Amino acid sequence: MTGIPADTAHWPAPTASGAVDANVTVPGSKSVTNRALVLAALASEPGWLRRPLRSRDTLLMAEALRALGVGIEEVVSSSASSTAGEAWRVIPAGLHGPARVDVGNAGTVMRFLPPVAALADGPVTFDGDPRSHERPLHGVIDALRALGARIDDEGRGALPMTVHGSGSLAGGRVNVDASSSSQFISALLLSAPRFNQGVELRHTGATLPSLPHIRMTVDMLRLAGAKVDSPEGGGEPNVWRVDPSALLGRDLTIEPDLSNAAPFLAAALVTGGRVTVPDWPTHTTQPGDALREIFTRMGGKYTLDERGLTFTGTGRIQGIDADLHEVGELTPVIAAVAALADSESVLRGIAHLRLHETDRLAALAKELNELGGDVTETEDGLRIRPRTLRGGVFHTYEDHRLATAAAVLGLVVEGVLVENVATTAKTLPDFPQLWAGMLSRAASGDALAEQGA
Ligand SMILES: O=C(O)C1=C[C@@H](OP(=O)(O)O)[C@@H](O)[C@H](O)C1
Ligand SMILES: C=C(OP(=O)(O)O)C(=O)O
Repeated sequence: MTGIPADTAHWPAPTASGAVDANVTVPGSKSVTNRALVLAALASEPGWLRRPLRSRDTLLMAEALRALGVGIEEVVSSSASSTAGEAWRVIPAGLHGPARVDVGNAGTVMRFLPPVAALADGPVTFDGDPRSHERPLHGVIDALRALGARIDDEGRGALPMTVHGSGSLAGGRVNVDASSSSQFISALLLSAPRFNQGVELRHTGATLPSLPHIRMTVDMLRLAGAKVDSPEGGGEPNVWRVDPSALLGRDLTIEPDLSNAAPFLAAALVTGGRVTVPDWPTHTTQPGDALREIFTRMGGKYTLDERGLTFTGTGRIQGIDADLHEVGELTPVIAAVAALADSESVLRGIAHLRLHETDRLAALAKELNELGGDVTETEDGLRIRPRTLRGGVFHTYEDHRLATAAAVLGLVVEGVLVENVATTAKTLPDFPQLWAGMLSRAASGDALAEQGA
């Protein structure tokens, strides 16, 4: 025996028998779905989410809102062959405590819901996976207290905690240091139309990660009828203002999750193949849209047309020096591609990833090095020197993006065993099936066959 565990907890990542050539329908965006759920729950009339992501993070969000009294109904298409008709109808109602919220390890749930809970008329307790106790929440807790909320966190500044909702929140001016997570800002802005005075929020930290996600929050608030001033609209730097107002119930079709498209596009790059992701939006605030440019710099090319985004590998993978501060969640898959490149890569601006689902910088360095890689952590990122890699167990630390990154390596490295591939269900249920479907097209030569539709 090789010492490689043979249990089912280790998923043998399939190798590609040739260049992949597939059409991959990627499920809906986690970030858009969870914002849409919160905004619909706070609206003054019912709304629809079409093609929502149904994954651990979004089901936790829906369950938590239901616990607060919001109606969320599943509407499934009568056509068994299509998932396109699946929708959630959200029926807002008075927000009630007592209630319990399980946040799992979802940053969006643990940060976006405490402001909603402050509007409820009773206590709402928050708890989640052990890692949720370690992820930063102080920005939300301190700001809510400053805006008038009563929160009992026994001085932790983190979960578990109870928000003692009193039915309304004063709102007003508040300072927040969101250098550890942009979600502090998104959280406060999303509920702010329902605060008595709205909010004037000033970010006081030296850096601010994941700006596209804050733009997504502002765009979606405006779409729901809120009046928002943001720095990018010519407003004061680092200041966002939201007026108090009613929110509209919208009928929203959720975009595919472009960050979850990353492993599939990477498959085209590392196998010198071709992958099309249908319904790629022409205008979007999703950070995953940056993959077009990043993977082009790494050696591929793309077309964006009515079929979607088609990414083609050229057989060459180049290293990259990239600041990923705005698009941090793309890091694990980019690091995997970089480990297979023909030159060194430096990934910068991502120190805050140490506080994500796991310490992503430490985990990527350790796991890539255990397969024979040469990766060092820098103060704010990773330096990756490509080496010939070998198979072995790739530990995933309950981090969905570590698992999908490992699958990319497995395409070209024999014997990669992905620990707990089921952790991909956080945002991408059925990942192993989608991956196998993409590869079966490569094996059968069934070019661009439609998958999952
Ligand atoms: O608001 C959002 O939907 C997200 C914001 C980002 O968080 P951070 O700013 O904490 O990195 C991102 O990494 C996360 O996956 C999703
Ligand atoms: C950081 C991530 O998630 P979360 O919403 O839990 O912060 C992620 O999905 O990469």
